[in-house]
Amino acid sequence: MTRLPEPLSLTSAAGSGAVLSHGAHAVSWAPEGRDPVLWMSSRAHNETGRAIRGGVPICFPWFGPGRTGDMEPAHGFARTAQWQLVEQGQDEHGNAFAEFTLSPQDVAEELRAAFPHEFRARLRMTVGERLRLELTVTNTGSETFEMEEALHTYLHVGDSRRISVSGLAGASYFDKVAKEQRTQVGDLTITGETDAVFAHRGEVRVTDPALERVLVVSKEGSDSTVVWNPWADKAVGMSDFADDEWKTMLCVEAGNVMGSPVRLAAGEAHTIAQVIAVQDLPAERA
Ligand SMILES: O=P(O)(O)OC[C@H]1O[C@@H](O)[C@H](O)[C@@H](O)[C@@H]1O
Repeated sequence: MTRLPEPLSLTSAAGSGAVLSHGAHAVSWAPEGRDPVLWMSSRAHNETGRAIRGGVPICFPWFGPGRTGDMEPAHGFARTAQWQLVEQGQDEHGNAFAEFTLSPQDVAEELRAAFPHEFRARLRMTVGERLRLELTVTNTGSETFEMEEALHTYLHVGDSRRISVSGLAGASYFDKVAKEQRTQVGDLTITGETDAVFAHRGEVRVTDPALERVLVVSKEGSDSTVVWNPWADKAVGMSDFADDEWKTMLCVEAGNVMGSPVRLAAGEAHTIAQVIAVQDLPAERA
């Protein structure tokens, strides 16, 4: 394993960020004059072949251990593969962007065996006042396949114990901690280990009184929203996570996972996107 090169900087007048070809992994983003929005572990690995704890890992073509429950590596091979940078520049709105692609040839043969399909994945990161991440997967083979995918976004929050997450009320979710199906009542707060896969299509708002801001997370082409915070005990057990860093992060992931995989016939393409914006905390919540 070798150390990863410096990420590619994406700078626009309204915001800036950075992305690695390793995993087409967004490692930072903030609108101009704002605190960082993406969280990065102080102990994140920085080597080829290893997943990075923070930013936005791309989970593909399976999520977690996959739908069979035994697939490796966790969250698929895309996040540890070397993607190809195909384009970078400024769009018509003055935002900076970079685009990467991944094909089976970019993936080590032993990892690819679990997903023996022809595909082309394209990740476009657009940076400005908002962050937009767009993943398009095309079935370039001759047979239909099913895949899972997620934009596994780590958000930086002031204190995870004080945030509230709105937009999920009434959604059915699989609680991966309790291992049971539940329905969300009201806003979500973090009071212990949280690992939940919601059947959910809309927007999520993370209200953060400590940083006096609201993170608005919207998405397209996604039937699952995953919310994850490991809390104290699990954080201690992870070598790439400092013991108390669970207090400053929350994952809000846009995906198509578990009971909602994407089925692609030969020649078909599917796009999932996540967009993040920052707003000031409304005065009554401060
Ligand atoms: O440690 P990893 O493989 O990056 O995964 C982190 C977490 O990612 C979340 O998306 C999963 O729902 C959790 O179950 C998992 O623990």
